[in-house]
Amino acid sequence: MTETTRTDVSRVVIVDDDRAIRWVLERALAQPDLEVECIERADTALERLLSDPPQVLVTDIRMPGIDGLDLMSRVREAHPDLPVIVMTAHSDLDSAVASYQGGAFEYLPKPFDVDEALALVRRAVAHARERQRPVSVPEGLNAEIIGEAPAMQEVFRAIGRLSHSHITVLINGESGTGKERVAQALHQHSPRAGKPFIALNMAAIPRDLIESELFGHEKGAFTGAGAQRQGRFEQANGGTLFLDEIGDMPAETQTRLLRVLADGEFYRVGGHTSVKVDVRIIAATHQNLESLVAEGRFREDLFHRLNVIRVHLPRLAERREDIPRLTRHFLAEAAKELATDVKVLTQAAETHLTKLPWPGNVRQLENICRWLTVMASGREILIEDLPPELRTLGASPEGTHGDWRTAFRGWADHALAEGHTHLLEEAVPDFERILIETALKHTGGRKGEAAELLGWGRNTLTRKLKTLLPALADEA
Ligand SMILES: Nc1ncnc2c1ncn2[C@@H]1O[C@H](COP(=O)(O)OP(=O)(O)OP(=O)(O)O)[C@@H](O)[C@H]1O
Repeated sequence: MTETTRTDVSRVVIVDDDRAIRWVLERALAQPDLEVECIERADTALERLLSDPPQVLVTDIRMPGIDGLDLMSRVREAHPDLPVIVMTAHSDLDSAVASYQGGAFEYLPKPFDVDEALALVRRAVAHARERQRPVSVPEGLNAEIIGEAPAMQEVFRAIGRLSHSHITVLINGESGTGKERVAQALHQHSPRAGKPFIALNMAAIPRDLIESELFGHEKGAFTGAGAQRQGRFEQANGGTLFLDEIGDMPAETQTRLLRVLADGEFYRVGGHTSVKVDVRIIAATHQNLESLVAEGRFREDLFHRLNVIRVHLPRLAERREDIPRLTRHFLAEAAKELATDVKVLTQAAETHLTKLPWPGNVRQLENICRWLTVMASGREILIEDLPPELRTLGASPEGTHGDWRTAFRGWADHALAEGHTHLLEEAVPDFERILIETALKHTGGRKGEAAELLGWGRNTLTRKLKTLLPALADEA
C-alpha cells in the first residue's frame, strides 16, 4: 500500500467487536495525518497485521475467538516495535499489567473520552520506535486493587508504566486509602517481585527505635541490644522497602536515610563496617510534604530524592462509583475469614453506602463489612442492619452520643416506678451486650482484639458471648 509508506500519514488499525466503539474511534481519529482501518474480528485482523503492519494497533481485550492480548503477542512476535494500545471495559489491574508485560504501549480504559484516545494514539505514533524490553510475566496477583474510578485508573496506569523500573515512588493519600496495597502492587509488578517487600511505619514505632529498626544494630550498641540484629534495609536487600508515614521520620533519621540513598551503604547502630544494600524505596504519607519542607520539618534534599514519581490515592468519597464493588469484595473476604455465608446488600443499602462521607476511607468500609458479616441477622443487608452511626446520611458521631448516664438514670427511675425488682439482672446484660457489640464492630468481628478493647480475657468474652449473644459464640 502506498499510503503506509508515506511518512506524513500513519496508519492505525482498530480491532474491536463492538461496532459502537469502532464508530467512535474512527470518528475521533479522523485526522489528516492518520489513516484509520477498523476490523471487527481479531482472527481476521491477525492476518492483515502480520502481512501489513500499521504504525499503531488499538485493540480490545475481550473478543470472541482469539482475544486482544493473544492478538497482541502474536503480532508482536513478528513486529516487536509495533506500539499497541489496549482497551478494556474490565478495567482492573490484572489486565492493565498483563498488557504491559506483553509489551503494550498504553492502556485505555473504557469508557474513554475521545480526546484522550486521540492523544494516546498520537503519542504512540510519536514513540513508535520506542524500545521495548522483554520482561517475565509476574506471579499471580495477590494484591488485587479494585478501582474503576478515573483517579484509580491513573494509579493502575502508573503501576503498569513503572513495572519495568526500580524507580523511587512517593504515594500520597489519606489514611486507609490503600497506600500500602499500591506499594505492594508496585513491588509485585517490578523486576524485584521475587525479592522481599518490607514495610515500616514511621508513625508506629517509638522515635528512639527507628534507627535501629531501619539499620539494625550491633551487639551491645545500646542497653538491651543483646545480639546483633538486621535492620529493615538489610532485610529488604534486592527488594523493596516501603516507608509509610515518611513525614513522621525524625530529623536525624532523615539525614541518615538521605546518606544511604546517596551511597547505597550504611552502618548498623554501633557498627563500624559499612553494609552495602540494593533497595528500592517506596514512601507514603498522608501529609503534605511540601508544607513540611516549607516549615523546616522535612529535609528538602530528601524530599526531592523521594519525589521522583508521585502517585496520588483519592479519598474514598472521591471515588464513590467504586463503593459497590469494594463492598461486595470485602463482604466476600469477611465471609471467608469468618467461615460463614456471604452477605449481600439490598439495593437501598448499597445506594445508602455510596452516599456516606467515609472519613476512614477504604479501611473503614472494610471494617464495616466485617461488622455486617458478624452482626446482620439475615443474608440480605438492609439499611436498618447498618451500625447506627451510618444509618442516617451525614450524621455526626457526636450527635448520636448524648449523655447516656442521664438516659440510664431515667430508665432506672422509670423501671422502679413501674415496680421492677432485680434491676441489675435486667440492666447488666444489656450494658455488656452493647459494649461487646460495639467492640466487635471496631475490630471487624475479631474477638481477641475485642476482648482486649473491653479489658477482658478472651475466655471471659467467649463465655459472655454464649449467654448474651449466642449467635456469635460459635465462630472461632
Ligand atoms: N482499592 C482497593 N481494593 C481492595 N482493597 C483495598 C483497596 N484499597 C484498600 N484496600 C484494603 O483496605 C485496607 C487499607 O488499605 P491500606 O492499608 O493499603 O491503606 P493505607 O493508605 O496504607 O492506610 P494507612 O495510611 O492508615 O497505613 C487494607 O486492608 C487494604 O487491603
